[in-house]
Amino acid sequence: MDIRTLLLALALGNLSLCAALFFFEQGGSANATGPAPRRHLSWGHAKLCQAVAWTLLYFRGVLPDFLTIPLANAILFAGFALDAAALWELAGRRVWRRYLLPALGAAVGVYTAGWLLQFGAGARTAIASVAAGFFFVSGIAALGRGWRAGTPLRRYLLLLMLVLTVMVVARGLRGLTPDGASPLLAQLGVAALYLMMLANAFGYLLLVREQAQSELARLEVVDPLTDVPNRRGFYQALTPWIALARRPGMPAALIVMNLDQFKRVNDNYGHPAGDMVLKAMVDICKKQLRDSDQMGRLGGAEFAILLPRTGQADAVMVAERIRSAIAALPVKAEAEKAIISMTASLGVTVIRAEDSTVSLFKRADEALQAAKLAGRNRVMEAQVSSMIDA
Ligand SMILES: Nc1nc2c(ncn2[C@@H]2O[C@H](COP(=O)(O)OP(=O)(O)OP(=O)(O)O)[C@@H](O)[C@H]2O)c(=O)[nH]1
Repeated sequence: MDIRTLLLALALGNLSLCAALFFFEQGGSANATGPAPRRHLSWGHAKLCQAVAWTLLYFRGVLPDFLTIPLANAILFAGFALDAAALWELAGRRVWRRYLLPALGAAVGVYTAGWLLQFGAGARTAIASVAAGFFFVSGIAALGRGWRAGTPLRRYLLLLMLVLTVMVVARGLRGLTPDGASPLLAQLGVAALYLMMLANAFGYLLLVREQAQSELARLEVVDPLTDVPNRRGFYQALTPWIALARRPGMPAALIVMNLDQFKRVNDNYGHPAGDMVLKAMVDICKKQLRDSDQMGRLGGAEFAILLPRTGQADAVMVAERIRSAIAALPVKAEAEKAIISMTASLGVTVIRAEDSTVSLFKRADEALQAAKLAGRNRVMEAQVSSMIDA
């Protein structure tokens, strides 16, 4: 395949990706009630820039030089920089603007200066390939974040893009040698650019899908508001401790906690303030717990805390500490200009050898209900008459 055909393939490939993204976003906004998602903006703009740039490059010799040389390359650099930006955004980091924008300015400036100073085609190709290589490496760096925890897809894309970058830069730098770039090397370089377009397009889309799947899997077990395990996630954490309770010397305790009169917070200050209070309560509780303890949100204003290797007396002490911390630390709701005082009722029990999840929670819930009936803001032990008053 000759270079002009490859240029046309690059232009049309990027254009079709733009069209696919446009229709995808249209579908998203038609189904959604809110504004259209703008998640893939950098990536979409990257494809658009590259489609325009490759089209201009394809028409070299037909259109004026200033369009097909400096302008086409400036747009191409912007496209590559935006590709890297999209990968950084996918990695959850938006810092790319701080260095990609100055790098883009520098690349465009140097290339345009080279053209104005009438550098040869070899030197200009070298500048362009080094600039492209920089932006590719920057995208690769985004893929390499957290390499150890990275998925096979991430690692594969990183290695593939690394090889392709070396090919693109090698092709550009060979243009500086006295014998110039061989036609084969030039073709390989452009073919590498074509493969880079494919790797970037399918790689990005698969990475987005991979992220969405892992987020969905996370939301099955994590409460999105407070970021602690939800009922399902908490039960999963609890199961091995119920099994271990059958072995001697492996005690574990369960606290169930319900915020008192929480409905009033929503009624008086609104749902957002209620949400803020729920998050603050989790923070307060976590400060009273060990790293090995596990807190979960069972729903509404009800929480559960698993205390591994803890007997009844110690669990009651922890519950009491949590109760008094909540009562002592009112929550500041800036937007509502309010200070919201909260209390909580807690039921405590140890996990017994014969327990199932149902029998364990039944006992803990009974203790919690007893604490509510006794006037709230207190800790009650399951089936033990002692009670610690507030
Ligand atoms: N802000 C907010 N409120 C929630 C959420 N989930 C449930 N709620 C509200 O939490 C309240 C739970 O109230 P309950 O625990 O039943 O009762 P309470 O008002 O706390 O009273 P007692 O438990 O009897 O002390 C209800 O008004 C729910 O609408 C949430 O995610 N955010």
